[in-house]
Amino acid sequence: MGMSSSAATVAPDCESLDSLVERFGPSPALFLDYDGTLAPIQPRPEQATLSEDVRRTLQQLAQRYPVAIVSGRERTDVEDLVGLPGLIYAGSHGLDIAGPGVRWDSPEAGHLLPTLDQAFDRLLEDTGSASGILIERKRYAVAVHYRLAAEGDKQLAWESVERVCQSMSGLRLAKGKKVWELRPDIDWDKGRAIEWLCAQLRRSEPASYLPVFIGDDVTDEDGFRSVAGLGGVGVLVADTPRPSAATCRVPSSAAVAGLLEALQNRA
Ligand SMILES: O=P(O)(O)OC[C@H]1O[C@H](O[C@H]2O[C@H](CO)[C@@H](O)[C@H](O)[C@H]2O)[C@H](O)[C@@H](O)[C@@H]1O
Repeated sequence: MGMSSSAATVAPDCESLDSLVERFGPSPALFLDYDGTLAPIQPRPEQATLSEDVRRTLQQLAQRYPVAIVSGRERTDVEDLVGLPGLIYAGSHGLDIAGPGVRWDSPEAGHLLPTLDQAFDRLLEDTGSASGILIERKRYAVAVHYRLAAEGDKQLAWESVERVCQSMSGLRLAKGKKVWELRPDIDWDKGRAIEWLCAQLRRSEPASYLPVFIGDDVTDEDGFRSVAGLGGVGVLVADTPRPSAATCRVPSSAAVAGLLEALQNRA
């Protein structure tokens, strides 16, 4: 079972939003996580809607810079939640990408669709009696949410996740915010998706963009490592300092909204 690893040094607090915006340079390419970054965390996945203010800012920014939403959600789900045509959407942690002039649908992950179907059925069967456990079937992952579960139900669900993961080849376990996910065990993640998108941008646009990735979760560390490797900026969203490969930290999705607005308002 593979797991995302995290970096060792604590991400320093970001200076003022305006000076952070300056670090983005004249031509940033924006890679934005959704849950916990653009929208605050909610008790249930479907409650994490985007505010009209953030939607308007994203729409304006997309007229000036490339904007990609890079999410663990199913691509069509996050597309519906953001509701803006003209953006790039990378769903299932980057295994499924679509946007103007770009398309990536991992063939390796495609081969694992029957395995994911089976994993979903087994998890549903195993956890049927557990209350507060939500099983989310995404195109290229099955997520087991335990945010609303009591300790005993959480334990039952965890045992099932471990059992299913160990007994099925081709899947790996990843952990997120109050969620366990079974994903295709292939060498692809948000970081690889960002690198792939940067290569597509370089091919189709003469300008050289500085990649900026903003995210809040363990799986976003792959994205921070990628943008660091590309000379870009990673912004961690976390209410307390923690080890991260990000360049710096802002405290909340409200601060992200302010940061995007400051970027849009700069001359
Ligand atoms: O990569 P992201 O865009 O951040 O997506 C990560 C996961 O987000 C969702 O779950 C998380 O947010 C929910 C709503 O706030 C919350 O209820 C849950 O506890 C969080 O884990 C989404 O449902 C998952 O599919 C994504 O992988």
